[in-house]
Amino acid sequence: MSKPITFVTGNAKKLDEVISILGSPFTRQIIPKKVDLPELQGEVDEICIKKCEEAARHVQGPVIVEDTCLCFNAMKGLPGPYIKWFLERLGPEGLYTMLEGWDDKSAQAICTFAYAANAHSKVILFQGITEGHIVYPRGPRDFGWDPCFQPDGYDKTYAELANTEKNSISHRFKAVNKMKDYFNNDSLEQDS
Ligand SMILES: O=c1[nH]c(=O)c2ncn([C@@H]3O[C@H](COP(=O)(O)OP(=O)(O)OP(=O)(O)O)[C@@H](O)[C@H]3O)c2[nH]1
Ligand SMILES: [Mg+2]
Repeated sequence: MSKPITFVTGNAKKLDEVISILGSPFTRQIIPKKVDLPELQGEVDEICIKKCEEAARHVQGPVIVEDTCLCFNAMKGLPGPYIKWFLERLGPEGLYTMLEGWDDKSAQAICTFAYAANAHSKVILFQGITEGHIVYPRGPRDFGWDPCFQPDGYDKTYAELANTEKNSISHRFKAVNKMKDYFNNDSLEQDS
């Protein structure tokens, strides 16, 4: 039997989505652990690797962490990994207003999972990207910037879509599926 994997996150909504996207069958048991890990500044891969190494030291066993970016193309990818702080101060309306001076409202939602078998092993990344546009907020306010992100090909924001629909096209869905493939097919169980 492989060891369970601890998912270290301070974000309950992320956890809900990951659990419903993972569904079953998944080869490994996931144990959530609420820790608000320190996040370094830098490019997203680097932030995820450091966050995962910190989580692995904390847990002393197999861990996953996840980092989510919202990247405005007009701003060459900003706020990106710093979206949490922009959202906290400005809210979804403010994110929309940030792009007032640009015609280009296109954006990418990027989800990156990082997995480490233990505190000494190499961190493996799984990334999913969903393209969309920043719009004036519409829909329920229960998750972050969902009300102002409208995925391409849809006339609804993430917030207006049913959970099952968001979870079938989202950045998180794409990243979770790559991770699922790894554990179902490629993992050599070196950490078991
Ligand atoms: O509308 C949203 N739809 C999403 O699908 C989504 N995923 C994350 N977020 C928010 O974007 C920031 C990422 O920062 P983040 O990755 O560092 O997360 P976090 O600090 O909340 O948790 P964690 O780092 O402990 O896992 C945080 O404000 C999250 O609430 C989302 N908002
Ligand atoms: Mg965080």
